[in-house]
Amino acid sequence: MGYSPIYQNLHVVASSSSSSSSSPVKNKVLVFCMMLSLWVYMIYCCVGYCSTVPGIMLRPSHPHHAQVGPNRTQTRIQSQAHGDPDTQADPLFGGVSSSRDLLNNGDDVDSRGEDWGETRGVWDERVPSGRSNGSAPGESRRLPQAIIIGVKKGGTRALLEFLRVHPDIRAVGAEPHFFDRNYDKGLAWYRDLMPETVEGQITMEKTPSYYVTKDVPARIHTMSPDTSLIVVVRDPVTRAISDYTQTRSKKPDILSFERLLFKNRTLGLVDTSWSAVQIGMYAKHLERWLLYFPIGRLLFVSGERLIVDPAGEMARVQDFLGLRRVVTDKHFHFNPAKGFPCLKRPEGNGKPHCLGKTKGRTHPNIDPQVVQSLREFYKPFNRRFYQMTGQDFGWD
Ligand SMILES: Nc1ncnc2c1ncn2[C@@H]1O[C@H](COP(=O)(O)OS(=O)(=O)O)[C@@H](OP(=O)(O)O)[C@H]1O
Repeated sequence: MGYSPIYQNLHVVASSSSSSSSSPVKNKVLVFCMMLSLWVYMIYCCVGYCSTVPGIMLRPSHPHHAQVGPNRTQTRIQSQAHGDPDTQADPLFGGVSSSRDLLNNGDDVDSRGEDWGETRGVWDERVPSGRSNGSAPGESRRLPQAIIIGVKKGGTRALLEFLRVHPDIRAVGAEPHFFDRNYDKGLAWYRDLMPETVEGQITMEKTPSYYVTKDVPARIHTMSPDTSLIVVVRDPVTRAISDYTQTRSKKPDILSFERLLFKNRTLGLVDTSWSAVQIGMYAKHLERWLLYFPIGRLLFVSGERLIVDPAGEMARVQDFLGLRRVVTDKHFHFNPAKGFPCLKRPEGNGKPHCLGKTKGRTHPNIDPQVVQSLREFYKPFNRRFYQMTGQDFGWD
């Protein structure tokens, strides 16, 4: 049984009252003791110790890790000695400044797992995710062995929901933002957010801002260098417009895309401090990850292919995670009205389930010349990204 100060104090009070006569002074002492006990207990609860605190599991050992992904043998750790990649001179990135606004501003509706409630249980009605009062035998909460680290507006929610169909995956719905915003809460806090799993299942989460946040690669590496990292990437131009569309849906008064995009429109000078632009400089962010993880620890999923060939991309993801290919063509139904694949219900009952209205917003019309300038801006970054990943995403 866990330690309970109220139990201890009541025990003391009870034994003292039974062994003594009831003088007014003793009665006052008794009342004082009881009040004190109540206060101690309330403070105890306020700091979160009313329930048992789980121990920290720093290095989850999982059979999954014995087989996942290529290049598993060596983990290249190049520590801070290499310096901060953001501040190093780079001919391509030219000393990119810090982000003007959106990188970590928490404005993404998806942080709260908006679509989670709608999608949960579509195929997955076996094990409840999230907190539960009791654990079934063999179930426990584990730190994630695989994380979808980005990118914002890449298609991360769709990927997570597709993965949740797999019986060997359990994922937390909302974005925990542990490694960027909640790191001081500690790994025990993080682990407690995770759904319960049995041996052999993979625990996952997605927080798209991880990919672009400076301290995150080192922090995930400290948790486990064997973490499998998945990045959903999308044409950086459409991604930027999607990002802008999301912001505008919440702040309709913001400046136009064009006004935010250029430092100097006449010179065609793009403002790289605007996060909507900065996030799409994928190669720059990847360099930081490669200081801590070998390229084989990362899987790059095409956001475009996830829409036109979800089963194909899912096959790659399942292979990367060392899973059986359970999620296949038969799980998807393309909804022409939405323009997206949706998940069929188990046993074909009812309408296929599509993500909510925060996905697939109508993008504003942007002057084609402006779009072209942005496309030109991204070209060298894209080329470098294709080289680094060995994949041509066909954005140019
Ligand atoms: N199957 C399916 N259903 C709906 N939407 C889909 C799907 N697959 C990919 N997408 C694209 O996902 C884009 C949103 O990306 P994210 O989920 O990563 O956004 S967020 O960063 O979590 O807010 C979202 O971007 P927008 O179309 O710009 O809204 C979609 O294009």
